[in-house]
Amino acid sequence: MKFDFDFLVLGGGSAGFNAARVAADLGLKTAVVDGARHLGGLCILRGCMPSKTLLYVAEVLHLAQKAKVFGLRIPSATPDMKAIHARKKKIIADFASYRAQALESGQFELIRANGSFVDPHTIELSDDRQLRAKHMLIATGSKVSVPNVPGLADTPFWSSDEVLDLDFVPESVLVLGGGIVACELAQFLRRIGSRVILVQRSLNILRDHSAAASAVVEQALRDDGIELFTGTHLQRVWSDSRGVNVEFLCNGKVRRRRAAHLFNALGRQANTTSLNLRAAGIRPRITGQIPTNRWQQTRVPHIYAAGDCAGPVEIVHVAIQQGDLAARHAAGIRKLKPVDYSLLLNVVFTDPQLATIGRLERDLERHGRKFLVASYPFNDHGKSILMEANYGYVKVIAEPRRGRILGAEIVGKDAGELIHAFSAPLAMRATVFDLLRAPWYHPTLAEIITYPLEEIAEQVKR
Ligand SMILES: Cc1cc2nc3c(=O)[nH]c(=O)nc-3n(C[C@H](O)[C@H](O)[C@H](O)COP(=O)(O)OP(=O)(O)OC[C@H]3O[C@@H](n4cnc5c(N)ncnc54)[C@H](O)[C@@H]3O)c2cc1C
Ligand SMILES: NC(=O)c1ccc[n+]([C@@H]2O[C@H](COP(=O)([O-])OP(=O)(O)OC[C@H]3O[C@@H](n4cnc5c(N)ncnc54)[C@H](O)[C@@H]3O)[C@@H](O)[C@H]2O)c1
Repeated sequence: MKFDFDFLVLGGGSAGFNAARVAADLGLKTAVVDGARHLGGLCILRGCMPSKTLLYVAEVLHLAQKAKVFGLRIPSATPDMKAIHARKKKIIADFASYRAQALESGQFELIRANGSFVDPHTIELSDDRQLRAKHMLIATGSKVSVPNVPGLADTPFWSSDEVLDLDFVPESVLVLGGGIVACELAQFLRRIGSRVILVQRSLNILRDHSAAASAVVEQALRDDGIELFTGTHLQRVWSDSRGVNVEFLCNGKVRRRRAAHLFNALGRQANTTSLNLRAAGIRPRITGQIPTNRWQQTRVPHIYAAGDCAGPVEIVHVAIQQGDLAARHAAGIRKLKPVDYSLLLNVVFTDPQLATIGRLERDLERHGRKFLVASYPFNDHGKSILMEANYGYVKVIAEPRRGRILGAEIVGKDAGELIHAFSAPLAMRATVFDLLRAPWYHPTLAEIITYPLEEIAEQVKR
């Protein structure tokens, strides 16, 4: 059979770009097919990078507004949304142009079109050409989902795309959902000066995290002035001349709230519906995600899937690892390690941040595994006290016999940075004793980690 390419990648985002780069390096004749008007993928254009640019601005603004606590006089710290927007656009344009250059560098062929399957080895492009490839990778990402909430589909709403592109301060915003996107951007909106109401279905915001950790973030959002409802059932959404309205059940009562704008943060879904997967012999899950084995192969072994369209998580470094793995496997390399989800690292960029790594209490209890746990609060730690960063705690979880570290949960200032103190130790299967032998500088936020480590070390010795 004659092929145009050894490895054809559908989608040039985080997963697809990295897979193509690795495949080309390994000598495969590679192409990336991407139909987007702007190259760069979700992370650069409408995900991680713009959101973290704006969240950092909101944090600086928040610190300036509470300057009095530090004995500073900053009479008025207010956002200049036109300037904030222009700065964000410039930063993102630079990142996107760098990525576009890499995609266009000639290391592999870049085809600016959308693709869908004709058969398991053939892709039809939106310009009507057909391409045949020996191996394929599906890396088409995700899209905003519009769940079946009565009225939602007929009511004008913003998704994260629009919130990340605001050049004015909205008077008020109703946020539907309490996941990562909802919490991060609700806090951004509140801190730039919007009145914000957040309506969450489950009893805790950030439902994938422990109740204790999400309670800390919830308190911080309430302290910022967000009106936050949990344990709700959304009944309907509608718009009228005065704005958008939501009706929901909360504690057995029907409640209504109105705001100028509606922000649908009810999740994302795999972007696979237009790919004609059936022609390739692939059956997606009901969520649209494509099932794969540990080498990212779909049930059709020469077709791989990676990133948001495959799951099980929607996190950039995992998308990159999956793409890398698929490319190596397609190149015939067999001494490979699958992605190790027991090391999963997760960061929520609210303030305080919430970061976790490895196996946590809920998961270990579910599997009947014994473990030791110890935690220490930031409001009793010198460096955080002098920084007025009193929310949250550090928690360490270890195996009881030797004290091998299984996981950690940090809620607090810069938790997303601090959690990396556990990345290498977890990957290297270190014990609490190994970590206690390492130097910890004083006074730093990071040295707080030594307190739960010491407590676990004592428990192991006993
Ligand atoms: C607001 C927000 C903030 C986020 N923040 C973070 C964060 O801080 N940290 C983190 O780890 N993750 C974050 N994420 C998640 C992260 O952005 C995604 O997990 C990641 O970008 C997914 O990469 P991907 O390669 O799977 O998909 P994408 O980057 O979406 O790439 C898919 C590509 O496929 C192309 N495509 C689609 N259909 C076709 C087709 N039929 N033919 C050809 N090409 C096609 C698209 O044009 C696109 O370029 C965030 C997400 C959002 C929405
Ligand atoms: N910091 C980060 O790493 C980061 C930041 C943003 C997004 N992301 C990734 O993007 C993905 C998408 O995030 P997200 O926040 O959009 O989705 P999500 O799935 O995390 O949250 C969706 C929220 O909507 C609620 N919901 C869904 N359907 C509902 C319904 N019918 N009625 C009421 N509530 C409903 C859920 O309970 C949940 O609170 C995440 O998986 C995350 O990994 C990561």
